[in-house]
Amino acid sequence: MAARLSVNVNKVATLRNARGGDVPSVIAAVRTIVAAGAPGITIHPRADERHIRAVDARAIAAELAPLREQIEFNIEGDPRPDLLAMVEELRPHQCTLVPVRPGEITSQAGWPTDTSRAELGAITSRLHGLGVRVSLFIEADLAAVRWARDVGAQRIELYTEPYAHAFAAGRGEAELARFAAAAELAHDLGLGINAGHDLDLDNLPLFSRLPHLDEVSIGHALISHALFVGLDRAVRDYIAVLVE
Ligand SMILES: CC(=O)[C@@H](O)[C@H](O)COP(=O)(O)O
Ligand SMILES: NCC(=O)COP(=O)(O)O
Repeated sequence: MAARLSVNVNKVATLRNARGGDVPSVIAAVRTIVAAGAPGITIHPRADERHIRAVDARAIAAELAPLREQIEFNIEGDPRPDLLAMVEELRPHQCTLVPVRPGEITSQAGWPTDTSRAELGAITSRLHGLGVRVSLFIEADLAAVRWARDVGAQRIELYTEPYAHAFAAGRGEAELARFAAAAELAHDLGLGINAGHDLDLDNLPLFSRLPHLDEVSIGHALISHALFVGLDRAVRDYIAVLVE
């Protein structure tokens, strides 16, 4: 079964915030993305609200509520109090817990495996108890997969910047094999498998061959592509790769 596409709309909010008004509208973008056939929407609201704001998260949740059986909502972020409160209030299908380093331009690593299993496990258990699937953003290595299982996650999200970098350097097949080993272990341990960061139309065809891949979340490259071909076409271009 083809992996599901979850479109990250952070960068629509980045452009909107550049002028301080409501153009482009994040909700109009969500509507276009859903109408184009994407089965998921992702946001990563950061503490500094550089792009997605709490008001956006609420508006997206309200927009997707009538479509809950067809469209998945995924909220990504570090387990800071306001983000956990947002997840508790909005009850998305999935919360992807991501380590965030102060001042980072974007995500740059998965959870270190020396992160407290007890502390993150308690958060994971609470969110799962609310009916929210929890995914943990990790490196594609076996120790990280085992750590995610020990924490109690239902899914992992493989951090794919290393794959994107390797692909650009002509080493995509070798790197995909490393990711595939992590995916096979995760599958054997009963974990679902998501992936994201720096995936694009060039490197996604090869990556989509990853075994047991449930979902890819893609934002920066897709929204950038949309600047040239339009958002509807951009979404359809990415879906076409996943169903090949
Ligand atoms: C976890 C991940 O890779 C994305 O959610 C990324 O962090 C997007 O954040 P920015 O849109 O702020 O780069
Ligand atoms: N989890 C990855 C994501 O949501 C989007 O990452 P990117 O495609 O903007 O790099």
